[in-house]
Amino acid sequence: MKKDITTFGEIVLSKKVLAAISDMGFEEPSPIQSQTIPLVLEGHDVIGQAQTGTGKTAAFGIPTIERIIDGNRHIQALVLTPTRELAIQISEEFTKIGKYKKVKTLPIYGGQSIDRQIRALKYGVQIVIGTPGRLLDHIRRNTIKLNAVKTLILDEADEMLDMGFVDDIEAILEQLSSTERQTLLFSATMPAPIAKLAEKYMTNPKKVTISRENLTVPLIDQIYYETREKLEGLCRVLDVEETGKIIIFCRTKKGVDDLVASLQARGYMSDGLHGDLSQSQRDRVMKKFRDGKLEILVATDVAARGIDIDDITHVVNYDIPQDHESYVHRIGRTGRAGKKGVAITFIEPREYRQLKLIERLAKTKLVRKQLPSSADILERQREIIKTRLLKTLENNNFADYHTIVSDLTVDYDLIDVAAAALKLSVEGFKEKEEEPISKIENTGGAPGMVRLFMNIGRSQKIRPEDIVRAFASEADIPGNIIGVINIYDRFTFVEVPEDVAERVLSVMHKNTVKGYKINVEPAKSR
Ligand SMILES: Nc1ncnc2c1ncn2[C@@H]1O[C@H](COP(=O)(O)OP(=O)(O)OP(=O)(O)O)[C@@H](O)[C@H]1O
Ligand SMILES: [Mg+2]
Repeated sequence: MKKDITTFGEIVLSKKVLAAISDMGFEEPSPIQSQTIPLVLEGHDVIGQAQTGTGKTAAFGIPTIERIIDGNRHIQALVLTPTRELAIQISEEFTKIGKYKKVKTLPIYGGQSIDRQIRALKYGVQIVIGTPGRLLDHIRRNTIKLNAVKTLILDEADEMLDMGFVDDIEAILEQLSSTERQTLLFSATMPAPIAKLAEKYMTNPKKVTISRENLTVPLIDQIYYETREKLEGLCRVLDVEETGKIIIFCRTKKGVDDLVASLQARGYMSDGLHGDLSQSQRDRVMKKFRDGKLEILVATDVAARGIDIDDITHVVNYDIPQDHESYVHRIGRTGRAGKKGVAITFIEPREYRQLKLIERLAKTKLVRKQLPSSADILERQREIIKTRLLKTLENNNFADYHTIVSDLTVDYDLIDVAAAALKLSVEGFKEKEEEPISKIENTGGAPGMVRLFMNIGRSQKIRPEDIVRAFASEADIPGNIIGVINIYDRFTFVEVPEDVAERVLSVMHKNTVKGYKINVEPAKSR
């Protein structure tokens, strides 16, 4: 029997690749890595199944990069992925692994300038990571040569071989030499019919399955709430949970847009990701989310597979996933590389049976919880204030304010002074004119549009059409170019084209439009 591999050093890898792995902070191989890397190095076809976030990318990336021949500028390996974001991410990870070997990798995906890709291809690349559609485009234009490809990898193999992609994959396969080709399939889920189909394209594949017990990661707490008021429920949960980055999944693109608008209107900084956005919008949203400048990403299943972002503490299924595979991949955006995570699923009463089916097929268990009460939310807010206050006390750099406090304690009780100071810092000083910053970039809305937020007093009954008309006439622009207007309980926004945003903003800053009193305010940031 083979001895278990516990270090990367035990695998026959070049110094350059080992050094790159060590730079990436990988100390020891994960189980899927120690079991599949040697097989791939030996040239076998491999079907690798391991839970989400357990390092499948490097499991196929390390040996593939090791096998690239230096100095040979032909495409030697091809990775196919279901989404653009995943192609970019894998390309970045490959670049890191191939850093010292100076392996040339190129992501190829729709929505990016094809000319730029053609130039890069001409220059010579060794590994291409692409989505099937754009790759086929290059094949048809004869701008890509795949005859030197030795290794083909289907990441998210079950998704790639599912109905939607199978014809494209076959068309791409025709370009590759079938006798010399090594084929690798990886995914966290591998339904039996797909595994069967996969074997059609493979030669004596070795199957490696890590943990047959559960498809989901044990480090993820799985919870569900049953409610008819999902939006209200979601906001309550967001208010009490201690969260880092959050991904919320919706079923449809429109569902994503609507939820982003509702969340923004309630002051939660969120943005959307789905297939109808332009590539630059998709890139911008992903970058903001990766960099920690966006707290909540609302997405369709386009973000369900493979996406690896640090510190996603919570995944929320705002709409129940369509099948158990989607459930497994969605919640797998948290609880990665040994970290903990929370997965929250909202269901309406009629969806209970579907939830039970998902539980059974994913071999997992979701714990039912009651939605937080108003008292819970208040309690949580108090905790947050207390923690912040404690931090300020520990930092001990508030001596400048001592004289104010001692002056005030001549006439007032010290506890009252402290409580008033807290109220001031939490709620702000109400009599003061609030700084109007109402220009909020919004990538969740229509392309090229900007959302301008305002605050309309609750008592005023205004019809959205009237506001649009009033703005248009005051700003002297045609009414039909002011896009959507949404009125939520207090926050309202108009969506206007970028180039007239300033003009509309200046009208808003006058604070009255045709007799309506309007305060322009920033959307509350949490
Ligand atoms: N050996 C290792 N040691 C430490 N961290 C690792 C190791 N291998 C991979 N990682 C990190 O673990 C994270 C998850 O890896 P990866 O994205 O490859 O998971 P995956 O199995 O492909 O998940 P998914 O099924 O969601 O696509 C990444 O941030 C990666 O850098
Ligand atoms: Mg992956």
